[in-house]
Amino acid sequence: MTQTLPDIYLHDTLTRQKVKFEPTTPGRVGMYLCGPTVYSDAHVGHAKKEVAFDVVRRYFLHRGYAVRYVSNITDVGHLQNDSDDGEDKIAKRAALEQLEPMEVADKYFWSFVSDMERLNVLKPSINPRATGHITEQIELIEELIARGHAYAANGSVYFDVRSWPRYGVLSGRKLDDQEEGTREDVREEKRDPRDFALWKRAEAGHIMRWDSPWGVGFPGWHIECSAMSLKYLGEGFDIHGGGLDLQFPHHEAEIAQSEAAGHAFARYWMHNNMLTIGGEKMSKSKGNFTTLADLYGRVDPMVVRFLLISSHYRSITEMNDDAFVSAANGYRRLNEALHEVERRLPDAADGEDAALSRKIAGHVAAFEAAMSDDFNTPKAVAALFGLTTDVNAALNAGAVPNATLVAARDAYRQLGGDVLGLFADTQDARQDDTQLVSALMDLVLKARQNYRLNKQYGEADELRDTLTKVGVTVEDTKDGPRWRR
Ligand SMILES: Nc1ncnc2c1ncn2[C@@H]1O[C@H](COP(=O)(O)OP(=O)(O)OP(=O)(O)O)[C@@H](O)[C@H]1O
Ligand SMILES: [Zn+2]
Repeated sequence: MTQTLPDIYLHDTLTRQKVKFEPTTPGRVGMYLCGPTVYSDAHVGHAKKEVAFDVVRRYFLHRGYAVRYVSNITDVGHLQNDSDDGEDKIAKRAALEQLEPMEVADKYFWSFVSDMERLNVLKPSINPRATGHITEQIELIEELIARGHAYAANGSVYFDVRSWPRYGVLSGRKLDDQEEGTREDVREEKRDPRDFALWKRAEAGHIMRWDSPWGVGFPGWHIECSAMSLKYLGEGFDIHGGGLDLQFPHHEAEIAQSEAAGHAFARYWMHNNMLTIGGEKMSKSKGNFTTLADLYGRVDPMVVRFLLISSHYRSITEMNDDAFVSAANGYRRLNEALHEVERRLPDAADGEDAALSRKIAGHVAAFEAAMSDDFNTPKAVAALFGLTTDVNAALNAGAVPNATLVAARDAYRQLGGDVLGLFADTQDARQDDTQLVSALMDLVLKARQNYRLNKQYGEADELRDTLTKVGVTVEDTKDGPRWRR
């Protein structure tokens, strides 16, 4: 059955409206996501963002697009309180843990990778690091100075916001943002308090430092994302995303410095809302966070994922124990229905239950409509629950014919599995399954050998036929029975 799928619409933060997605290059989507500053363990707030954009990426893949997904790793330049002075977050942690800054970055990068893998988040196509792209950042800063949009002062370089009237276009901020935390000497260097650092002079003792046309220093936090997104996705790339908390100043600065340097920047902006606890944003700085590593000790990572997609990416997700309990129940319901469908499939009679197949197609269409409408995952999940109600009713009523079971299985696997990422097929799970299958097959073949030794050939053949039905072939060799799928 071919069905025409709806156009994809997304909420663009820049134009503040829902717009139809049109790729720069037909059939391809380029996405850039602001990734973590790797100085401590990932918390559930980070997971909300990662899962939100993972689902966006998966939906594009499902719709046949080739997706290049670039998510950076900030390993230098992100200063305390997101301001233009204070200690570098990585360097501060390095001193605390008595590690090299790069050791801190690597430690938390790898723990981030493993936390996200357990959440079934696909790995980025490119995971560029700020420290690996110093040259590109310096080039961009030189271009900004040449065009009169940046100036050097005392070995640091600042973006001149007054030279760029479009500054404020994303956040809509017009007011002077007096940076109260900024030290006097830094304020004096700036022509306008809103000017932000592109390059910072390294004070004595600052470990992470590079040579530049302005002396020894390190890049500001914002410039890395302009340099790396343009490098890997090109002019006027499709989608830039990140958390709502990054809209200002980080994304505002990215737009200003990229456009002022003469580049066409991201065409669509997407922002996820926050994960909260007791109504407050979960954050490292507030200390109200639960790390994923801790959470996984008591909640199945797939239930965490289910909780996160049960609210829209632009809505707030409040985390508490009740939310996990209901997420666990919901997830179990879908999982059990899928597994019952798959359990029944090998023995199902040929044929179709036309009425049920029609209902399944209706739920699939509802799912596609929801996802095409700004990636409305709660509605998409509701469509899977609708599917489950109908499928369970049919399964409870008796046998369901093969073609209809296949349609149900495909709906769960392709929509719940491939798009929402709910039925994890992670490396670990595959590994466990392989070991389990191998142990079970040893038992089955031993039982068959025993039948044969006892001349119970009927039973032995029955075992072999059952295996053939589920796609396992048994061959008797001089070294004993062998099996393959
Ligand atoms: N509570 C949250 N809910 C949703 N997204 C979040 C949350 N906290 C951080 N993020 C997102 O995760 C990404 C990485 O953020 P980053 O590593 O800068 O975290 P952070 O700002 O250092 O965290 P914190 O605010 O806890 O100190 C960003 O896109 C950010 O918007
Ligand atoms: Zn960024």
